[in-house]
Amino acid sequence: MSEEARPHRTAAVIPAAGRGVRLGPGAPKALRTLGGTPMLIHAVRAMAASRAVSLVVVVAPPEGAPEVKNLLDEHALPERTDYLVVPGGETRQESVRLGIEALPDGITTVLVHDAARPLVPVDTVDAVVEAVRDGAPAVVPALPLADTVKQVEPREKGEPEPVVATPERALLRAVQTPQGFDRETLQRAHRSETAVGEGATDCAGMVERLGAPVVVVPGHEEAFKVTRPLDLVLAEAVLARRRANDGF
Ligand SMILES: Nc1ccn([C@@H]2O[C@H](COP(=O)(O)OP(=O)(O)OP(=O)(O)O)[C@@H](O)[C@H]2O)c(=O)n1
Ligand SMILES: C[C@](O)(CO)[C@H](O)COP(=O)(O)O
Repeated sequence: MSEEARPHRTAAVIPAAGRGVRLGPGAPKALRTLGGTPMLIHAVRAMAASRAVSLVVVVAPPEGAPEVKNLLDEHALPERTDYLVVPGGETRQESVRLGIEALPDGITTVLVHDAARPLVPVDTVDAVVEAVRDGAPAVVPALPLADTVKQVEPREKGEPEPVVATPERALLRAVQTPQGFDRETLQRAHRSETAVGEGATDCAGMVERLGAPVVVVPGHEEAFKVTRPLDLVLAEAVLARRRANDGF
């Protein structure tokens, strides 16, 4: 069956326009290397590893779009995967919206994946795609928590913060990416005044604000987000172990 005739066509939007302030000084986070290769390239390869994904839209730092385009040209992707590069915005939410706006007709399922989660395994990507194709409008991979979580009354930095509540840990999940969406639902969320704005730290949260259902599938420990310097140490270790095991 030709690509056009397929009932589902899946694209991945990769927001990669962040600075990486929490990681410390240096190049924009997505362009910092992991095992000698830019983190963004790992993330793009992780999406392209799924046979479902026919298009990857990379949302680049606004001034870095030509550099990102060159990087993608240098690092071969599977032949079945096309890519586009668009400049990003001030916030993750804005960058994702710009990526969605670049999607061509014919795409029915959209994954939104942080460039900062370079090591997500393909099985996790496929599980998300499958759940959307099975009819869920929004799907997030997530893991149970290891720590107990407290809700606090925020105070100035360094001041003790009063605890307001301890949510039941067994009911909580730490959410990862790629998050998968039926395209129409994701577009509606990004166009809705109710859903857009402060406080929604992921696209699934915006879909929740529309009142649409979001479901969880199992995430993976190696899909963690590289946010702080210690995460980079862990990512290097995971990559080194994979390379030793796979001989690549
Ligand atoms: N204006 C922005 C901000 C973030 N992102 C992307 O959103 C993902 C998750 O964001 P995060 O890990 O918070 O990255 P940064 O915003 O770069 O990190 P920091 O908050 O430490 O600056 C990253 O892949 C990041 O590049 C983006 O595309 N555009
Ligand atoms: C989308 C996300 O990775 C889900 O856990 C997370 O909310 C991104 O948060 P960030 O502060 O923009 O890194």
